[in-house]
Amino acid sequence: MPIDFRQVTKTYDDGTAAVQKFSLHIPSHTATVLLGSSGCGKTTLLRMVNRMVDPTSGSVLIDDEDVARAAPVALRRRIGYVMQNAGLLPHRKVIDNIATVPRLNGVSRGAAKRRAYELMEIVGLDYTLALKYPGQLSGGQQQRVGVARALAADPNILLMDEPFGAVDPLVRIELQRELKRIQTELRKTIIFVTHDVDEALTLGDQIVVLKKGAEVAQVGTPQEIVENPADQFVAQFLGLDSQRRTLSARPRAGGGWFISDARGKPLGVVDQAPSDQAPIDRAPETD
Ligand SMILES: Nc1ncnc2c1ncn2[C@@H]1O[C@H](COP(=O)(O)OP(=O)(O)OP(=O)(O)O)[C@@H](O)[C@H]1O
Repeated sequence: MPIDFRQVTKTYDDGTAAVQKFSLHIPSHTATVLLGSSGCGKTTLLRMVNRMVDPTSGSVLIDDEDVARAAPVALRRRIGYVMQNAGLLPHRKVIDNIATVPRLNGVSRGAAKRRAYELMEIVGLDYTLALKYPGQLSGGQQQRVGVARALAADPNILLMDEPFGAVDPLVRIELQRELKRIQTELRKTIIFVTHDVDEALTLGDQIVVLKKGAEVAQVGTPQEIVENPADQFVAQFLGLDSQRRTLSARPRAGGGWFISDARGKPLGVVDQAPSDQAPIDRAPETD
């Protein structure tokens, strides 16, 4: 289901102009990442899709239908939403958290549980966690439950608001990898909010770099943005102007290679040795 923002503006009651005349087409079955600094309006944009926030002017369309005409509760039940702190119900077991929306949609208890177990498998959660409470899980496991819950009603659209922001870097990379795998299989229309450049480059089919007021600085594929940043703002935000965005690889004891960035920040593990085992450039020199 494609999503279109048309000249959308949001001014909050206190006068904050969070979003000003924002327009964007989000194609079906792809992942679009909204990338920008804190306060630039990313969450506001995301929440306008499921009517947790209504625009002051302009419209948001899903499949050419203005969401303003949809009943908010029904709309939210057919759109998956994952937030930073998973947003799980603390007094309900993992399995019941995942089954919440199907149950609200009238699916029988048995069928909802079966579906919840299927989803645990899809997101890589061990079944033994099903009867635990969210507080008994690690941050990464909680986020997996959050993703499973968002997928439970088989929505076409998945909204993800900094879903991996609160977990440690290695778990974050693992969750990103899982999400990529899930997306290859399920092909949802995803809008993913982050301020992390590497995360955006890893997950986005389309990246939207935003300035304050949700002003679009650039829209493009990861490659287009890295190779041809629209201006100094984008280059700076991506860290392309100060140094070459260099990745380095070193062999890993158990096989495979660790990849890290120029500052030594680990990015992930790959199976194949990089061709010359030397630093890999992700972008051309900009100076
Ligand atoms: N309910 C609200 N009332 C008033 N101002 C708000 C409200 N929600 C957000 N804002 C303001 O709107 C602007 C955009 O906020 P928003 O949360 O959309 O940004 P963001 O890019 O998602 O930021 P972050 O990454 O910090 O979550 C900010 O200046 C914020 O303070």
